[in-house]
Order: sequence, then C-alpha cells, then structure tokens
Amino acid sequence: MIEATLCFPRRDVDGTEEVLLIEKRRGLGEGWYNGPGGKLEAGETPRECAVRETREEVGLEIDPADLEKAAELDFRLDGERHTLCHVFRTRTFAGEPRPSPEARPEWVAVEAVPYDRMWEDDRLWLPAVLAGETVAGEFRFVGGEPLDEADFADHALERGVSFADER
Ligand SMILES: Nc1nc2c([nH]c(=O)n2[C@H]2C[C@H](O)[C@@H](COP(=O)(O)OP(=O)(O)OP(=O)(O)O)O2)c(=O)[nH]1
Repeated sequence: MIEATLCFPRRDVDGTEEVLLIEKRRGLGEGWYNGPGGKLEAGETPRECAVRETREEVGLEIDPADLEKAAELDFRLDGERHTLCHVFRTRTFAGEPRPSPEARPEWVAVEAVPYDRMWEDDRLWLPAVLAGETVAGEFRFVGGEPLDEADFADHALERGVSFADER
C-alpha cells in the first residue's frame, strides 16, 4: 500500500477565502487540480512529507507544527487497499507560490473550487476539509491500474473524527 499526503494552504484576500491548488503536470492525476502532495519517502512522517512536497511543487515553506491534520482517505482499487492519503491544511506559510515541473499553482476561491476538473471523489470530502472539519473516508475504485483511470464506485465518509495517534 502507498502512503501519500495532500496539503491545502489557505488565505483570506479582502474577505474572500482562498485555497492554493495545483494543476498537476505529470504522474498520477495529470491535468487535474489537486493540493500539493505526493508519496512518503522512506523514514518520513506524513507531516514531513506534506512539508517537503509543498516546498518541491510550489516553493512554499511550512513549519510542520503549523499543519493541521484534516483527513485520512483510504483509496481502494478492486477491493485492495491502494493508497492511504493524509490531508493537511494551514494558514501559516512563507513565500509565494511558483510553478515547478510537477505543478502549476493557483489561488482559487473556496467557493469556486473546480470539482469538475479534479478526482471524482474530491467533491465528497474536500468541502468539509475547507470548512474546517475533520473527515475519514473510504473510496472504492474498480477497473485496475492506474488508479486515475479506474472507475469510482462508492464510498463511506465519517465527519468529526480525531487523529490523536498521528505520527
Ligand atoms: N485529491 C485526490 N488526490 C488523490 C486521490 N488519489 C490519490 O492518489 N491522490 C493523491 C495522493 C498523492 O498526493 C498524489 C499521487 O502521488 P504523486 O503525485 O507522488 O504521484 P506520481 O505518480 O506523480 O508520483 P511520482 O512519479 O512523482 O513519484 O495523488 C484522489 O482521489 N483525490
């Protein structure tokens, strides 16, 4: 099973709530919008991974202590656990987003998140994450690898969870 992260930096611009998304330029989910993120490297905690991936993909510096755990997403493919994704959010970061070979960053109003250009399951959990809730979800895909070409089948979602045992 793959372990991965997503990070959603937030800001308020003259009363408009925005979230930093990326347009993914290569790999899994290419061409779709997402948060910065990626797979854990050996020995890394999810929090460290989210900090590293956000730095590598869009150039923002985040103190790991400023990340708030918002979700755990269990992606299953053809009945097998495929990816466990740890989702974080933060309002505290340094620097300005800049593009990289992996990602084109874009500040987007929370009210205008382009769910029609994202993974199909995102509309089920990301609104809650952007509303400050905590969620745990299981999302089942069928149709074989790669995950981003499989069909989204069904899901289960729990809100108001706590992540007390976080690494
Ligand atoms: N929003 C969202 N993100 C997802 C879903 N499924 C899924 O794997 N992801 C995320 C988890 C990871 O952050 C990212 C995939 O990891 P990645 O970006 O390292 O993948 P990649 O194939 O490009 O890897 P690499 O070549 O850069 O190592 O996609 C989903 O259904 N929705």
